[in-house]
Amino acid sequence: MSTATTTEAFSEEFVAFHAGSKPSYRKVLKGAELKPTFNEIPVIDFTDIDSSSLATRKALGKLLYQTCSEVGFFYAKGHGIPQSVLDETLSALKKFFELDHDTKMTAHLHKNPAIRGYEPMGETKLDPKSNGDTKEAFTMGDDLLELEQNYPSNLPIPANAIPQNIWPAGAPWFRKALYRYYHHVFPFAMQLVRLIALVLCDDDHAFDDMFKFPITGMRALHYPPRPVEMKNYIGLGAHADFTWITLVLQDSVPALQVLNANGVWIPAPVIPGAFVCNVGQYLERHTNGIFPATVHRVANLTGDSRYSLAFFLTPDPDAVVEPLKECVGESERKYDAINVGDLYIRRILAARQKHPTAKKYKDTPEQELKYDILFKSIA
Ligand SMILES: O=C(O)CCC(=O)C(=O)O
Ligand SMILES: [Fe+2]
Repeated sequence: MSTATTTEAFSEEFVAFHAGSKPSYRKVLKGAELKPTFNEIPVIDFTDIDSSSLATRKALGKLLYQTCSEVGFFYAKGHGIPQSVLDETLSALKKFFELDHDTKMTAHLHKNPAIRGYEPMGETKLDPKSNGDTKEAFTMGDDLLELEQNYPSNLPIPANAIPQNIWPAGAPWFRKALYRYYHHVFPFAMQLVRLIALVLCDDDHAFDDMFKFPITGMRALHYPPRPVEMKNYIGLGAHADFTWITLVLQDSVPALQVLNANGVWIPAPVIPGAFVCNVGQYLERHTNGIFPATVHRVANLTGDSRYSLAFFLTPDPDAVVEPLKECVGESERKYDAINVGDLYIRRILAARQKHPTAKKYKDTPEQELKYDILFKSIA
């Protein structure tokens, strides 16, 4: 039997990806079926994102609208975050993943009700045709109990609040490094929210009410080189993000690929200092599909380890996302209004079926799953 190369394994008639609780498929188009679509990811310079000139902000918003609607992906440069912060954050990731297995396992995701923490190699499988995702990851996110988060004093503290993050034992430097980056990337992501609000609703503050203490997730990722003997290798299977917007910091090793409308994988090479950003499924719904949550995957075909750090931003769990009237216009309204937290919980439990929280609620009908499950102890 021959050994399938990555190209053989994935150059088939249909591309499988995850964009909901079950896999979806997209046909790879040929000949007369081919559509006009993108072949590269545009770069936007955000130096003027907070300009006092409305005309300048609107011009930038127009560029952003164009790439979000045509590609669903863009590179962000001129974000103002010092290169030293980016470099030191990536060094901390590398140092974390080089820790011994037992230390990393002190923060195993299965110990945490909110499905955060360390996830060893091969625990997820986004592409049903693959052997599982060849990556290890560490996730943290919004947690009103952690002082670093500066939980707004005007917001209520839920009675049932329990820690949402879990940290590895004996590695305080890791928490410090991740929070340092968090405090840079989060404000920039909120600047993007306001620019998108401006371009969609003509009001920078149109979405402020949905982002009072939003769902955030920061996922550190390590993709070792493809094991030579492995068939159907993938680093992270094809998927659309269940976020509003995602910002990814890549190290110097390229591995990210983005699916265009013809079913062709377009590489997202590394642009030093720039984030790769993409529209998630909440923003897709919010814009009535004008901004697509473009499918992407990661395959490390180099001989080096690859590290990346994704920052996921999703509105407040109690917010409602429905297609904006400005986006629907005279056309068909494609999505129902959804409660952010309810959709989130359905997606995350479906993606982590072996997690104790997912097991505990496996027989609960989907419509009864509520976001506050993540605040309940799994003990
Ligand atoms: O590692 C990357 O470049 C992308 C990661 C990603 O797509 C994700 O975590 O959703
Ligand atoms: Fe993603």
